[in-house]
Amino acid sequence: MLLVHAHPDDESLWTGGTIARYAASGVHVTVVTCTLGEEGEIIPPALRELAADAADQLGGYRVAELRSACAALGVTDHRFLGGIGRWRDSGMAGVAANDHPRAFIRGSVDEQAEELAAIIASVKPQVVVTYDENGGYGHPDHIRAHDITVAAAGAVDDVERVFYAVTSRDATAAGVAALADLPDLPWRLPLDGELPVVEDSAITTVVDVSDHLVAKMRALRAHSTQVSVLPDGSAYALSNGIAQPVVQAEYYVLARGSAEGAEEDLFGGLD
Ligand SMILES: CC(=O)N[C@H]1[C@@H](O[C@@H]2[C@H](O)[C@H](O)[C@@H](O)[C@H](O)[C@H]2O)O[C@H](CO)[C@@H](O)[C@@H]1O
Ligand SMILES: [Zn+2]
Repeated sequence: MLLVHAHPDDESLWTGGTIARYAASGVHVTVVTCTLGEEGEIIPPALRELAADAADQLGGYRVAELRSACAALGVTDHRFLGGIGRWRDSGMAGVAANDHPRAFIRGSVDEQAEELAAIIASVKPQVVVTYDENGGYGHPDHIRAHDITVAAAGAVDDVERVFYAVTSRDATAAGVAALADLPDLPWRLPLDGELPVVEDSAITTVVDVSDHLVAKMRALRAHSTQVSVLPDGSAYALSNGIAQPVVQAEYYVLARGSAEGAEEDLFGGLD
């Protein structure tokens, strides 16, 4: 399988349990990351001077975080799209970094899709995973990752399935309700509708990752500039300080390929 993610941390946040599960079962997992995450906010105060508006060294630092996260998940094949540093984190929609000359979203969609198609043609994955057309939550780099993945996977016949990683409304609601019972939660609870979710009726594939949450939490802890994790691994928060639940499954929408056998396994029903 090959997964296309926008920033270092997304592979663990969106698909960390899935990666750990399939890597542990012997599947060859390739993770492609499109930027170095240079424009990220920084949680640990001691690292704040690495930020883009200071030393501008966060990208290099997040490369090391990503290497550690990949080790925790069992990923041995990681690629940066276009080579390390080729495209820069564009920042959230509307910020000045969107106009940086190397911003991912300012790059050529065709060039980026060709770069990705070359990796897909070389790796020959049966299954490709990325975000939905809204990038999961509207981040411009995530939307661009979706766009180039759909284009690149469409250009390579060997790809049997394309999935979008999504978050389940029902699982998120149940998880947030459980967070409300946790004592001394160091973050605020999300407001209704604040976390990006999709209706469960749209979800085609539910991958049970309950046996791989230790690896997923280890990977999230590796991304310490971006993610804080409770000591017991029951919740985490990004730099926005909004508590997010750790759920027992990861959710996907089949965008292309046979749905037969795909209810609980990205490879279900495939040879
Ligand atoms: C999960 C993800 O895609 N993170 C991105 C995102 O980071 C968020 C952003 O800084 C937002 O302003 C914060 O409120 C939120 O807490 C962050 O997770 O965008 C960053 C800039 O493009 C990117 O580096 C980070 O990986
Ligand atoms: Zn991201």
